[in-house]
Amino acid sequence: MQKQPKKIAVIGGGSWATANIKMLSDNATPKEIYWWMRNPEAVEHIHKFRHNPNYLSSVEIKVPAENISTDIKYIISEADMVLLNVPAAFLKEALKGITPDDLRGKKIISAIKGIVPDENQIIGEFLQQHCMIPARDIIVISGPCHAEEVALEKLSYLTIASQDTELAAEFAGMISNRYLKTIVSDDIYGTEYAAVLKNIYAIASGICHGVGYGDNFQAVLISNAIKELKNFLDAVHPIDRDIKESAYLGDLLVTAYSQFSRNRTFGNMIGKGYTVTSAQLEMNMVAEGYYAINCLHQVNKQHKVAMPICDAVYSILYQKKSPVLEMKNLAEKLS
Ligand SMILES: NC(=O)C1=CN([C@@H]2O[C@H](COP(=O)(O)OP(=O)(O)OC[C@H]3O[C@@H](n4cnc5c(N)ncnc54)[C@H](OP(=O)(O)O)[C@@H]3O)[C@@H](O)[C@H]2O)C=CC1
Ligand SMILES: O=C(CO)COP(=O)(O)O
Repeated sequence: MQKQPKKIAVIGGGSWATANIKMLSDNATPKEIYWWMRNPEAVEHIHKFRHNPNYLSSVEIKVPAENISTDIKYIISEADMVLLNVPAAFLKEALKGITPDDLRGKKIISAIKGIVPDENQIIGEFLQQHCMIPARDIIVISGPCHAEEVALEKLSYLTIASQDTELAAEFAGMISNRYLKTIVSDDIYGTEYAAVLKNIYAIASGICHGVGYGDNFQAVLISNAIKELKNFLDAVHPIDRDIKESAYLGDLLVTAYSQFSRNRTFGNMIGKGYTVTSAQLEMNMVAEGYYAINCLHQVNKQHKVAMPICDAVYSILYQKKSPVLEMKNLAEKLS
């Protein structure tokens, strides 16, 4: 008997959601794609012109107009697989009105690199505890991949992680394409936490640049960041992992160095003296690391891992400490 094409719903209307729509559309496996976003004007624009007006507007949207809607319940009800792609800070708001029954039996994929505020949980934990999704039905997408380069069809790699590696491989087969390679992993916790932390380190990298440090210092900062990241992952989820793999080191490098990084851009503005609010207003996009460091600060109270770089970012963003002085103090602790 011929297999029915999978139905996949993408939840979120930003750059990465738009890139995910493109990657799924450019993959040859037959599938039906559905798309939810909160902004009705954007939906109307896509219906008429087949481009997202606000993010990656060069990308042609090939999803049928009737499958794109602001009605999240409808979009989720149509799908076998739900790909979440709203910044973690707004996930609860986006899923308001969605019950565990609405998600029952569906595979849930998170392309989010953040922690849910108040809960202080990575997305996999949140889905299990609040949405009653069994761990084996959860997939995480991560790796060094900027939406802007997907739009340009530049060769990129994503790590697809799940406890059920057959499921991860099935999803990898639905998204890989001529410019997108995939790597399957079973390290769902390590993959998620690495993605959260690299955003914080990219903010640190941007702050250092903003206050005037150069490439020499940056290299030392990022070398120390990967050690800090490894120590944290080993404390939270100790398994035998190679920290040099692209889901860990690769994602840290792209975010800390790329011109496209939201987190680095935000950090650079903070280093140059912008307030948090003015930096956020200046950017049309969301720097996840700003929300994540507050949550991580709480999470690490249990684990007590020495994290001087994260501590410096927390002090600057949440205790209004001087970026110049905090980075000077941090520099004394790096090796
Ligand atoms: N961009 C990238 O290259 C990558 C991003 N990611 C991750 O993807 C996730 C989404 O990020 P990304 O697509 O970059 O986001 P963008 O910065 O491109 O877009 C922001 C998104 O957040 C929504 N949003 C902003 N404010 C609110 C609010 N108050 N309430 C609800 N929604 C809001 C916006 O909706 P609206 O337009 O309606 O305001 C928009 O959909 C993040 O976790 C990020 O870390 C992961 C890999 C790569
Ligand atoms: O996660 C990302 C790329 O892998 C996107 O985050 P940044 O935009 O901060 O780099």
